[in-house]
Amino acid sequence: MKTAADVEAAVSAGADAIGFVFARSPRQVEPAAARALAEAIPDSVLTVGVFRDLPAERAAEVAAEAGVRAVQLHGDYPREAFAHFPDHRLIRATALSRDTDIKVGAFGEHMLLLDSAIPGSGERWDLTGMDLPTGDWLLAGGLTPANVATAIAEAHPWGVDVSSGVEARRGVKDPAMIRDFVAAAKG
Ligand SMILES: O=C(O)c1ccccc1NCC(=O)[C@H](O)[C@H](O)COP(=O)(O)O
Repeated sequence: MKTAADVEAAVSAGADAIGFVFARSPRQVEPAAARALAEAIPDSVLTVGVFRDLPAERAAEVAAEAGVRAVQLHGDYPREAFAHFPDHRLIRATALSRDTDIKVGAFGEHMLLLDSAIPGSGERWDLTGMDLPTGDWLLAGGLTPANVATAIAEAHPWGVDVSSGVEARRGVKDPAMIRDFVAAAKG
C-alpha cells in the first residue's frame, strides 16, 4: 500500500495484514512514508515490510525505521538471514519448485508465502498436482476478486496475499477491488 486511501480501504474491508514494498517496484515506498501510513493502522492489522534481496542487516534497519511488525523476505536469503529480525513476525516468500523447502518454519519463519516466480507481477501459477504445505502458509500470485475463492477451495492456504489483482493500473490500488477481494476471500 502506498497511500492513506489504500490503507483506509484495506482496514475497512477487514484485511488482516497490510504490506509496504521496500524493494524496487512501482509500489515502492520510503520507510518514513510507510511509518506515517502504519501509524493509522490498528494493532489488529499486521503491518508487513516487503524486501527482495536487500541485505538482512539493512532490511532490519529499514523495518525498524518504518515501524512494521512483520518482515517478508523475497529472494535468495539464507537461513541465517532470518536471525536478523528477532522482534518481527517473519514471512519467507518462495516460488514453488522441486527444490523449494515447503516446510513452514524451515528457516525460522512464522509463515511461508508461496508466490509466483516474479512477485507482484500478477502471474498465476498452476496448483494442479502440487505438493502443498500444511500449517501457516499464504498463497499469492495472480489472485483477484474473481478467482480467490476458488484458489482457497483448491489449495486450503492459511491466508492469501494480493497486489496487482486489486489494482486499477500498475501500482495504483482500487478501493472497490480491495473490498471485493477481502469479501471473496473471507466468504
Ligand atoms: O509487489 C511488488 O511489486 C513486489 C516487489 C518486490 C518484491 C515483492 C513484491 N510483492 C510481494 C507480494 O507479496 C505480492 O503481493 C505478491 O507477489 C502477489 O502479487 P500479485 O501476483 O501481483 O498479486
